[in-house]
Amino acid sequence: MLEVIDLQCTRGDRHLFSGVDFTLSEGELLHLHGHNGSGKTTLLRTLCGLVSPTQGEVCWRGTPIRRQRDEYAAELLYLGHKNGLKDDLTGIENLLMACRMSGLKVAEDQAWNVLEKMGLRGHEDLPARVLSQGQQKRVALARLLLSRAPLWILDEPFVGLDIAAVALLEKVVADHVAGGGLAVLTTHQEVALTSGKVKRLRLGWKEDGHV
Ligand SMILES: Nc1ncnc2c1ncn2[C@@H]1O[C@H](COP(=O)(O)OP(=O)(O)OP(=O)(O)O)[C@@H](O)[C@H]1O
Repeated sequence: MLEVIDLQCTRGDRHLFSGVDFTLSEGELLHLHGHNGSGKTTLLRTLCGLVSPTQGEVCWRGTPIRRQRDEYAAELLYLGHKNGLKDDLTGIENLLMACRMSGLKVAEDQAWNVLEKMGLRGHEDLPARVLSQGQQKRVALARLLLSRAPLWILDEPFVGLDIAAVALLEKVVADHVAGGGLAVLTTHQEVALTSGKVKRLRLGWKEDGHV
């Protein structure tokens, strides 16, 4: 279970949010939304342990994440909105490198299959810099199809995707949650699941609370 207790964050001299509390259990998805600049990315990065909160705690399986960095990192998949691709590496190289860096052993043919499922057949061997924005996003998202991490934290995963890729990603996330996974994501579109529970958290609207 992911538990967030009385979280407060400031960046520079800007107060972004405070009093953020929620829990997320197996089979649940948290849809985080709010206006531009409300602090969604900052909150996601705080949940990953990449930003330190000014107050409060993030706990994973009952222990603060600051006390179990490596164990937590092994159970987490974070995809930021910048995709994290190396421009000079090909799609397949990027995917294999990302998997290896997260400690996931993936056979090369498995990686090729996954890129094909992501609609990238014939583009696997091109450097990321010549791929379109949507294709780069697809390469980054291909990691989800190989991941065994129970907790997914996804920053604007639908941005730049066409209708077919949105549908595919919705299914991948829904399958993850249906299988007992947890997901936290930001998106400006509605999130529907066929099974599992969707919780919503809006930042930047004090009048209806944070959860
Ligand atoms: N390192 C930093 N130093 C100072 N200010 C920062 C830093 N990182 C973020 N901010 C500021 O914090 C605010 C929230 O940024 P954040 O990226 O978390 O918002 P967001 O809700 O994800 O926005 P968007 O919907 O536009 O992606 C912004 O005003 C941003 O300029």
